[in-house]
Amino acid sequence: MTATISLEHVSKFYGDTAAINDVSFSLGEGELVALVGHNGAGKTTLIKAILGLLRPTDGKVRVLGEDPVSGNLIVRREVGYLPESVTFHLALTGREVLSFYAKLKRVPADRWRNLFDQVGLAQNAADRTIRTYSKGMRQRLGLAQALLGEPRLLLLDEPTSGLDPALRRSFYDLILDFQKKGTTVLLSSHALSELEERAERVVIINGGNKIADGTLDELRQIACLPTQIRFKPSSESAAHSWFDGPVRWTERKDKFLEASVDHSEKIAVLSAVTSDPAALTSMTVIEPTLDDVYAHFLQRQGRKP
Ligand SMILES: Nc1ncnc2c1ncn2[C@@H]1O[C@H](COP(=O)(O)OP(=O)(O)OP(=O)(O)O)[C@@H](O)[C@H]1O
Repeated sequence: MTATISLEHVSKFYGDTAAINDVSFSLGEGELVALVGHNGAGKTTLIKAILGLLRPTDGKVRVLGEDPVSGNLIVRREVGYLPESVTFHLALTGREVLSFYAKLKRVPADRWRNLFDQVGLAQNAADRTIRTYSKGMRQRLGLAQALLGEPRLLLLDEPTSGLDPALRRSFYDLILDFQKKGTTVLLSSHALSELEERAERVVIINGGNKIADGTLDELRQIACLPTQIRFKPSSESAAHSWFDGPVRWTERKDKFLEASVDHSEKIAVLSAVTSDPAALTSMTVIEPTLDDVYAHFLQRQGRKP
């Protein structure tokens, strides 16, 4: 099956500066992948190469099997793009904006009505000018524009920056609905905690290079970051017996015992701790977060997280 996006050894140089350097990855139908990297890492350049807005210096980009710069431009109608800091003409109404983009994409102009509902914009906002829209409304309109024509590929550059937590949640709910219907989503963001539960896969770039690519669990294993296990024994005598074993337990406040356990030992330690449920009153398992994993890969590259 043709990958929705395929990049093979793609580089883009500006003079001597490599904005992206020998990057390869592909995304299949219905995948939701997070593109993560510091400011200037090369995320926007990658997205522009996928959109066909710039021609790579080297390498091959394919979107739905076509070269986005010189291939069959019909595939552009299958792609939705929400740029970072989306802006629209302030004197236009929401309806005019969506009708304009609908024409560009050759989508029936009346589709805007459904989209207003889908992105949670009140119908009466359709005839108000963008000037009167809040930041959240503008962002929702941006998403509606990206969703015109039910795209097979959605490219979202920092889509939730500046939105409050409730808006962020509804934004992701909508994106996940499209993903379930088979839309491939590539989402660039600095908000790692909100990507953690939503992205199936994470691609980390640094200084234009791809430095990691995998599910969060795969990246945790590659990084060999320990899991924190914390539990409270039900009695003093139960607590003492743990200090004689192979795991280095440390006593924390409120009589909790805590240890950092390697991925390979985690299941065995958890089985031992839970073998007698009456011997514990409480237990917590803390896996490394995407923040921890990201910091690890950056450090490996010699960059401060
Ligand atoms: N048109 C350009 N001319 C020269 N250098 C550029 C150009 N576009 C990008 N760069 C450089 O390429 C590198 C990658 O930039 P890019 O905008 O892709 O990063 P980014 O990861 O999207 O950053 P941010 O998170 O700040 O948006 C940076 O060093 C940037 O200065």
